[in-house]
Amino acid sequence: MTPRIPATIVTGFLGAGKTTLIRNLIAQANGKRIALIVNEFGDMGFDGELLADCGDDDCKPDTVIELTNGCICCTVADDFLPTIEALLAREPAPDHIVIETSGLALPQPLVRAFTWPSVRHRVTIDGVVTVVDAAAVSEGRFAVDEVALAAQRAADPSLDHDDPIEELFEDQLSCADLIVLSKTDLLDAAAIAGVEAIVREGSRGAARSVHGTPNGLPSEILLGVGAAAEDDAFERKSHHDLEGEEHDHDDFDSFVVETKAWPSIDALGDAVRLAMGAAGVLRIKGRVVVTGKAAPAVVQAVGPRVETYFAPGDKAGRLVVIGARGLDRATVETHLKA
Ligand SMILES: Nc1nc2c(ncn2[C@@H]2O[C@H](COP(=O)(O)OP(=O)(O)OP(=O)(O)O)[C@@H](O)[C@H]2O)c(=O)[nH]1
Repeated sequence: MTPRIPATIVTGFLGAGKTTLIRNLIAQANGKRIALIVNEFGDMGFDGELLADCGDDDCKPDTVIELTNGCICCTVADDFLPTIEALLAREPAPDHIVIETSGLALPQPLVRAFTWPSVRHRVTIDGVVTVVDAAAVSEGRFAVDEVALAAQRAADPSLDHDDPIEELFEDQLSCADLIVLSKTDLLDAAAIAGVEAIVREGSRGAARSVHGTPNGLPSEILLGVGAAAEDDAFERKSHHDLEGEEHDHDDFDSFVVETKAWPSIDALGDAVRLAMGAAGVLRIKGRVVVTGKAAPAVVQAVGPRVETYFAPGDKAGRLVVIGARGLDRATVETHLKA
């Protein structure tokens, strides 16, 4: 019997550091044929471009397939299964498959897809790797503010108090075989210990955790976990499974802003900071043109952190904005089109 191809599912909330981790993994591929399946929330891919274009011919993945028809967890049967079947039909087959889920995806439905007969005998889930943004956790961005919640409940007991961000965080964490704590370089030891305690509390007993770095992790840590997660796929439950509800993404919204050339990278950074401050905005990313510069500027904004830097690439001039439903789009557009 031919050995099954290992697959790694990389999950984690918006901007946690999934693409960063995978980019560095590809750079260490050493001739190994790694096929990437990248899923984005919203219909514009950006991570796929970043991954396909390392700026170095030695670190190209074997294949990059972008799934942009919706969040992978809701399009498993229509989108993911045909994609992986087509990938398995290729000659030569990949040595390893890496799947980057959208930051708003639940990993559980994807794990279950690997029990599908056409996939199960060909592929095994080597591990679900959940990237946890330690800086965001330490700032309480995934936790409901219990005091504020109690006050809201007292004011209006009929309000729906489920916090979609907190639930997603918990579902991504509880499905993990390996947890990578990213952005610990931004925290002191006490803050890291606090995050580690939260992560321990929310993860399965069998899960291991490691600290990431801005330069990724050695492939020996990320690959070869050997979890065979499909074997207990149905025991890995999400909030929606437990509550008997359908999962949808109505709680979140995304759109693309087309931007003209910016006069300077500083002006761009200031505008993105203002846009991130608009109500409901969680993530802005993309590439834009800066007048007089040969390379486009990459924009990476997650919560309060905004990075802008020049890097090779094309398709510049668009920024993807993701946030909570009802986010203040008008304010975002005012700043990003100014
Ligand atoms: N300081 C620091 N920054 C990091 C680390 N990991 C990632 N980042 C930064 O965080 C930002 C988001 O990283 P990405 O890798 O794009 O995150 P992602 O999870 O792929 O984002 P989405 O696909 O949009 O959900 C980038 O600016 C990265 O450089 C880390 O360990 N330390």
